[in-house]
Amino acid sequence: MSKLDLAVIRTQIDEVDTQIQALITQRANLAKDVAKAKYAEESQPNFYRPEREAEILRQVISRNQNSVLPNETLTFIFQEIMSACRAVQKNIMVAFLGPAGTYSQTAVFKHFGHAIQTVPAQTIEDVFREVEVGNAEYGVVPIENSTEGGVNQTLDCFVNTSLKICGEIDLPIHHCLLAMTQDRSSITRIYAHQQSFAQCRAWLNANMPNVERIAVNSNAEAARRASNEAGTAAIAGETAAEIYHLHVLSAHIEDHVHNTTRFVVLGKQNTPVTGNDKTSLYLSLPNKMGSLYHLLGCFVKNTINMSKIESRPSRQTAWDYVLFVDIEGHIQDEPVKNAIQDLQTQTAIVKHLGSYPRVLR
Ligand SMILES: C=C(O[C@@H]1C=C(C(=O)O)C=C[C@H]1O)C(=O)O
Repeated sequence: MSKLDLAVIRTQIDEVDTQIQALITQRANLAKDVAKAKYAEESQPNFYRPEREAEILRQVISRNQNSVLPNETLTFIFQEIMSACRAVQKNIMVAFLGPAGTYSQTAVFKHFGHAIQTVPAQTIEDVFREVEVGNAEYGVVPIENSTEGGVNQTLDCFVNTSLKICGEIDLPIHHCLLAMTQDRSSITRIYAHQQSFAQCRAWLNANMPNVERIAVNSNAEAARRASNEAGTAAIAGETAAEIYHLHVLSAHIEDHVHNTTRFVVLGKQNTPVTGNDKTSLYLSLPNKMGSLYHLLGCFVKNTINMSKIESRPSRQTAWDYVLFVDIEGHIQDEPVKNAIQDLQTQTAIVKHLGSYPRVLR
């Protein structure tokens, strides 16, 4: 390519940038108008509308035919544009399991973009609490991992909360072994969240068999400790390595290549139907013959697909269980409504944890 061509192309890029900038500004002004329209409808409107954001992202993907950019790239760009436009309406606060550098924080930015205020919490319980008391409008918590299954701390918090799930986030998780030293043989202790230890169990048994493993509240907390104590390492992500100035001794130490964590967004609002939704339920299972069979029958009868079922001790009586179930559809869809009515005749407790747009996979 000649010098002249390069200059011409750069001039064209400048022209395109001018248009993009004008359009983004126009979009932000429209978002301001949306805010006025929302105030005209109600005195305390919700500025974050997951159903609308999901619709916009689905449109972005359906328009993305024969483009040089992958869906994930365009989704990321539009998520940031929406984030900036949302912030013109209101700077929303989102709680997550901190400190800075956790996978939860990465999930928050993936879903809400960067034009938000983050509220780091010390434990998953604290994330629920921050949203319940109003220190944050939304919270993001891990709910299940593709290698390790349900995140019990989160599931147990759903029993007593009035918060609703209003969105879900999928995040591929790649763990690293981080330390101040570059000499792996000098490590005598490893800090990590218990979920991360479980996701790297085979690698640790093979590569660091006699090293003490200490579970801490979060991966970023593990990284923080490893940056203060000689002879220690942490399991965390690359973001934590940057924040805490640690060396990556080994990367991709998770036992399964497709290791993914699913997070949910907690809030106080009910999310309207998008036509491609998921519903999460909490059910008690009476200890009698055939109760699980009849419970599942309520979904089969109404042709509802179940995407997840998880059982946890009820914590009321020994050997008494509760179930966490995810089904396809929205609570306002007729088949889901009917299934819930049927369930109410079978089980003592049917708690609706939320209906929300399904994440694009
Ligand atoms: C503009 C709105 O407010 C927020 C911002 C959105 C956007 O930038 O497109 C979409 C949904 C809301 O989270 C809206 O409700 O339409």
